[in-house]
Amino acid sequence: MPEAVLRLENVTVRRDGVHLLRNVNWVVNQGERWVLLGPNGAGKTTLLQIASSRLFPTAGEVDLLGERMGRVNLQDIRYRVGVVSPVLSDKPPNHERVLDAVVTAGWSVLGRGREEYDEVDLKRAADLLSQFGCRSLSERSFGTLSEGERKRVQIARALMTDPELLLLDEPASGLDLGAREALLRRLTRFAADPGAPVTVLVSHHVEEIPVGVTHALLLRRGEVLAAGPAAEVLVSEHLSACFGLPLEVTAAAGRYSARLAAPGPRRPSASVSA
Ligand SMILES: Nc1ncnc2c1ncn2[C@@H]1O[C@H](COP(=O)(O)OP(=O)(O)OP(=O)(O)O)[C@@H](O)[C@H]1O
Repeated sequence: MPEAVLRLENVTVRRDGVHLLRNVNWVVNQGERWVLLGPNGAGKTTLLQIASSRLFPTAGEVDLLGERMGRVNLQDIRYRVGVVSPVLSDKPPNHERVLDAVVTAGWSVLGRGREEYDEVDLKRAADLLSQFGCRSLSERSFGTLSEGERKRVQIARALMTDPELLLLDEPASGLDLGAREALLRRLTRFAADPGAPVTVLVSHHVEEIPVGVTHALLLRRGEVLAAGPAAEVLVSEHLSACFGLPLEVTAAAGRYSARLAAPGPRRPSASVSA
């Protein structure tokens, strides 16, 4: 049986009488690359908060990296999860040198102080920047980077501690076409690396799913609508139900696209006899 990295059993989150998540069951195993899709307000960020051990469910059980939430000190598992999210992770300061923005993750700090880093750490940070096509930016300050470059540097930072689970919250949002494709190309290579951690990527758009995603979970109004192998879940029927409109989903060479389904042929109107 594959080893579960994350297991949610009947997880419910309620706030002020509102269900943010309702009876969510989800198992993420070693070696898998997941995409989590759903419309605005579906509960994706709430689910990521649970997966990153930042939120405790109102009901249900969560096992993260082999530990039952509620029975362990969350600080002990939190550093084993890498998070890139505008909501859940902090942005490096604008004046921070890019190499420092990555290497400081080893000390869980933002903004390099007087701490000394080993050569091995500096080399790891430089290698991660290379992996995400940002090596030449090492000496720049973070605030001078384009949005696409910042996203890639933040992923390198999240990987610095060698996490066992990587959570990417809408990494391609706000990027222009070129920056999106550059990011997806890097994520595709990353997905193909057997040494890369288990990944969960959140998105609103199937066009932002990198090649190599193995599984998909669709959320709607806090409930799981479909979950399983990507090719079975990312289909017109499920995505139409998830987003509440008729969609035509196509897949080509591992990439997906969706558009509004063409209306069916009009039925001839009944002839009216006088
Ligand atoms: N404290 C709260 N009390 C009541 N409702 C809340 C609270 N926090 C979040 N919500 C609601 O829960 C729902 C799920 O929020 P969440 O941020 O998880 O959705 P999401 O899928 O990440 O949305 P988006 O794609 O817009 O970022 C939203 O409708 C939100 O308004």
